Amino acid sequence: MRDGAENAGRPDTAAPAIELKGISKAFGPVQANKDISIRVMPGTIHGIIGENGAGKSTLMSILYGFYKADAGEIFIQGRKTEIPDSQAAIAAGIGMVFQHFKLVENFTVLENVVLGAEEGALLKPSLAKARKLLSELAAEYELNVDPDEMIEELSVGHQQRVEILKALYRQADILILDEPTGVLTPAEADHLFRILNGLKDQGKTIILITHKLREIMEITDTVSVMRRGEMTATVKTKETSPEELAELMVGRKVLLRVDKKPAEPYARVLEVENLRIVDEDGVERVKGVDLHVRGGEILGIAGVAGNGQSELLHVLGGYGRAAGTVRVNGEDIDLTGSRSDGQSRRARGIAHVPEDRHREGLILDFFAWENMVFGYHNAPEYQKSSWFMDNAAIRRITQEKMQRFDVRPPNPALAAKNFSGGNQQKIVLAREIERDPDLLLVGQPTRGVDIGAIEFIHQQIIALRDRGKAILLVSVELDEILSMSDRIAVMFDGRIMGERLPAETDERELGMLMAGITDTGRAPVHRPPSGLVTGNGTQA
Ligand SMILES: Nc1ncnc2c1ncn2[C@@H]1O[C@H](COP(=O)(O)OP(=O)(O)OP(=O)(O)O)[C@@H](O)[C@H]1O
Repeated sequence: MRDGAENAGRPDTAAPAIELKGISKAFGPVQANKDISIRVMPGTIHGIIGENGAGKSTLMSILYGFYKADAGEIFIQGRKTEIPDSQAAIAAGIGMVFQHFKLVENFTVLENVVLGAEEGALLKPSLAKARKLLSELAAEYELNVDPDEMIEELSVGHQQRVEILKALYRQADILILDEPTGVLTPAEADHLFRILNGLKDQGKTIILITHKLREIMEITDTVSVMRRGEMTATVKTKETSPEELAELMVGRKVLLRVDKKPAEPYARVLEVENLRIVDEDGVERVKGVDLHVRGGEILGIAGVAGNGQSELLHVLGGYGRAAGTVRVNGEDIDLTGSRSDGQSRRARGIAHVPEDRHREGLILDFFAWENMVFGYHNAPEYQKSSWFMDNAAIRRITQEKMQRFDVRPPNPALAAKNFSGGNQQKIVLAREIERDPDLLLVGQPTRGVDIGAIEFIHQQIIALRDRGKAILLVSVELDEILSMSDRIAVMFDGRIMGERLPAETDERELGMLMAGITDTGRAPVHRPPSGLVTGNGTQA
């Protein structure tokens, strides 16, 4: 193992902020961490990368006291430290920002930051003192949030700032962030990186888990690579390249760009006319969208999260109601009646990979094989007779699909919640793509997915296109939109701002459209009209 964790300007003799020695952890037959040793120097940003299921989250969970290691030792600032629970981690100066935030939605920012801090016996100030401390921290690290705002009112990026503030309030010197940019817009991600650099300048130590090599190259000092439970390399970021890291991670060369031939589109499979969607609060989210997707092409929808793309995908996938016209293969789709549900859409040849795999893609407590039949219960290969499902066949077919999509471990009898995030995503993709649908609706297909799997998923989507199927791709990743799409539509404030061909546009132009700026000026933001059918079917 190459070890290059020294920080420029700091003596090599300084004790590592964190040192793990020989950490191992098994879950039944799965050896999630095998004899892992790593040193992270103070005042550095240390990246951890690795394929889905490589064991990154497990290692961080051990460091944060969520799991107990089967073997190994932890040293914090040179001192051997036992971390039996997260209170002990906090007391040792470790803070963690999870992928799925742990905030109380109907509490204010201030309440969330203070909540539980007293248990750590660190601080027990009055609320007024806490407010003062919070605003000092916020000002020092560019973490502006209103202390009295409710969490549920905040954007995802701001909620993440609250998580960071919570850790700093508990006097964390070491901050672990698990895929922090997966849910952020590009501007929010830039802001987060400024914050992290500021923390580093103050001498804090940061561990960043991410699948995005661009982020690793941009912000880390050192990077460790995990592979199948082992730590296989630690390198200085300036001495490596994305290609080398990809190879270290996956064990083979990875194509970091999408390889595809020009599209050969034919008849329109999906036609959308004047689609309007009003949400449960009466806010119009989609404001008269017209679009079409032909067989044999990928239409990419670009946009900053929250501009109506999610609602559009949602309604097309059979969740919620809308006004307007949607035709698939020339036949109208019911947008208001009782047949507006996911299962009837699937019967019409529409497959749907939802953006949020936890809420809509999977039932986490159910086995992988049970998840594989959702929406497809009536498929003949799953039926034993008209009364009974053939569970043995479902398990066998699930295992085959898991192997084709390289789900690790390919065990149909494991509950969905026990797969790593990227492997959960692959289960949803395997279920939907393997049906060979006429129309694939796919939201954020590679969120949380490692680069080897991204290459595979992109190839599967393109193969579907090349079999003449229509694909509507929604992604907040501009790279993905530019490299996958045959046409790009940009959504802003519930409308399509413009359409471009990927070869004739770039990130800058798309970015302007995503901000609502066209050649003719800034788009007006309209108020919702009344009398529309809402997302839950009531009148707005
Ligand atoms: N509670 C659990 N029970 C059983 N197996 C588990 C549990 N938690 C993790 N695993 C398994 O341990 C292995 C490592 O998972 P981990 O979540 O640490 O991977 P990861 O590198 O963080 O992956 P990703 O990039 O997909 O988030 C995987 O095979 C996973 O299925």
